[in-house]
Amino acid sequence: MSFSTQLRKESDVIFQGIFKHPFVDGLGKGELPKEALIHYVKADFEYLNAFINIYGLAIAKSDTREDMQYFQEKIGFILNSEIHPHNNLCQVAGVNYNDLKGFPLPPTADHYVGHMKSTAQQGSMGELLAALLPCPWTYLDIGHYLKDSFNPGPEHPFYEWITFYAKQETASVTTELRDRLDRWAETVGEIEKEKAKQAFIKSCQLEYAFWEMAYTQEKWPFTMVTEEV
Ligand SMILES: Cc1ncc(C[n+]2csc(CCO)c2C)c(N)n1
Repeated sequence: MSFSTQLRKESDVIFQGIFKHPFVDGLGKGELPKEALIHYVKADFEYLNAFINIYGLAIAKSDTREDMQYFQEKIGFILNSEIHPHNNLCQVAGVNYNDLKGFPLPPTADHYVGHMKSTAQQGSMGELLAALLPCPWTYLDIGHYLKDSFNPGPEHPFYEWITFYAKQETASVTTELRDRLDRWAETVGEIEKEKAKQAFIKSCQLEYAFWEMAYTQEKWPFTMVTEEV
C-alpha cells in the first residue's frame, strides 16, 4: 500500500466526519444560512492567499526546475480557477465578492495557515506535501460525495461549487501531490514518515474545523473596527 493510501485510510474517520458536517450537508441540500456562506468566503479568500504564499515557500525549498515549475502551476490554479466556487457562494448569499476580501482570518483558519506555513519553513519537503494534501483531497472527496448523494442538476444552488470540486482538475492536483509524497516516502525512514503523517492528520482535523468555523461563524473574542462588514 502506498504511503498516501495509508494516510487516507488512517484519517478516514475525519473524512467521514467532514462529509456529514452540517455545512457540507447544507451544500448538498442547497440550504445554508447566508451568514455562514459569507463567513466561509471571507476566511477562504485569505486562506487561499496564504496557500499561494506557501507554494512560494515550497518553490524556495525546491532543488529542481521540475519542482519549481510544478508549484508555480499550482499557484496559477488558485489564482485563476478557485474564484469560481467562491463566486457561486457569493451569488447564493446575494453579496458582492469584492466586499468579502481583506478580512482577518478567524482563529481556526489562522491556526490552519500557521500550521502549513511553519511546516513549509521548518519541515522536510515530505512534511510540507503531507500538510498541503488534505486541502485538495478532502475537497475532491466532498465533491464526489455530494455528487453521488444528491445528484445535483444545473438548477441546484451549489451546482457549480460541487461540480468544480468533483472535476478532473481537482483530481489531478490531488494525484500529483500524492505521487510526489509517495516518491519522497520511498527515500526516507520511519521517523521522517511519522512526522509527515502527523502533519497530514493535523491538516485533516483543521479541514473539519474550518467547516465548523464557518458554520458557527467563529470569531476572535473581541471585534476590532477592521472586521465589521
Ligand atoms: C479550507 C479550504 N480547504 C481546501 C480548499 C480547496 N483548495 C484550496 S487550494 C486548492 C488547490 C491546491 O493546489 C484546493 C483544491 C479550500 N478552498 N479551502
